[in-house]
Amino acid sequence: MQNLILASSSPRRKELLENLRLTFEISSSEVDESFDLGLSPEEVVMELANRKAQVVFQKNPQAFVIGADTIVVANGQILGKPTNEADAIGMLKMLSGTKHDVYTGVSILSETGSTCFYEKTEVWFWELTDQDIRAYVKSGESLDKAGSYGIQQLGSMLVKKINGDYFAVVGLPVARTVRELKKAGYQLPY
Ligand SMILES: Cc1cn([C@H]2C[C@H](O)[C@@H](COP(=O)(O)OP(=O)(O)OP(=O)(O)O)O2)c(=O)[nH]c1=O
Repeated sequence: MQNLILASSSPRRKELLENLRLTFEISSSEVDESFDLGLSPEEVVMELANRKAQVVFQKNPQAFVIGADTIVVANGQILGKPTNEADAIGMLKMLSGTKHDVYTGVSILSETGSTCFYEKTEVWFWELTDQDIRAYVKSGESLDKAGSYGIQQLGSMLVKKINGDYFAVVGLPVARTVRELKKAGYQLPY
């Protein structure tokens, strides 16, 4: 019996993987999410995804382990999760009325094959007033999300259009993940 583990504490990633009707466990451990400033955004998300997956794979070497990481890049600046409400307001001001890129890296580790990839999605925001931004941050949605917004809930009101995989913005590019799992030797139930 193949064992699949999602190495994540993100409720969004859990929900996205559940949509695929796969049987899996959740296991997450604290990992150091600091990174070398010389790395490109794609290198950062793949490195962090891999770090998250490695911690769980070391304890479960027979399993297929998925780790993921999401960041936002605006004006060449990498935005992770905000440290507080003021930080969130600053990030949303930066994203207002303009385009940014969301990078999600995924690492799949297993005995039969390991792989790491990323998806880049372009996201355009409407012009936001200070009042829009303050109200959004007050909703509480910002604090645990890269770039201080979640496209899937109230944050959907901020978004004008996207180019790329919507699910990668939410935290896991599901279609590509399932294809890569299959390539790594995981037997899908369908
Ligand atoms: C841009 C964006 C990010 N996010 C979330 C996805 C990720 O959960 C989070 C980015 O932080 P991550 O460090 O990628 O993930 P995490 O700390 O939530 O979970 P873990 O490391 O245990 O897997 O931001 C959204 O939910 N919606 C969005 O539109």
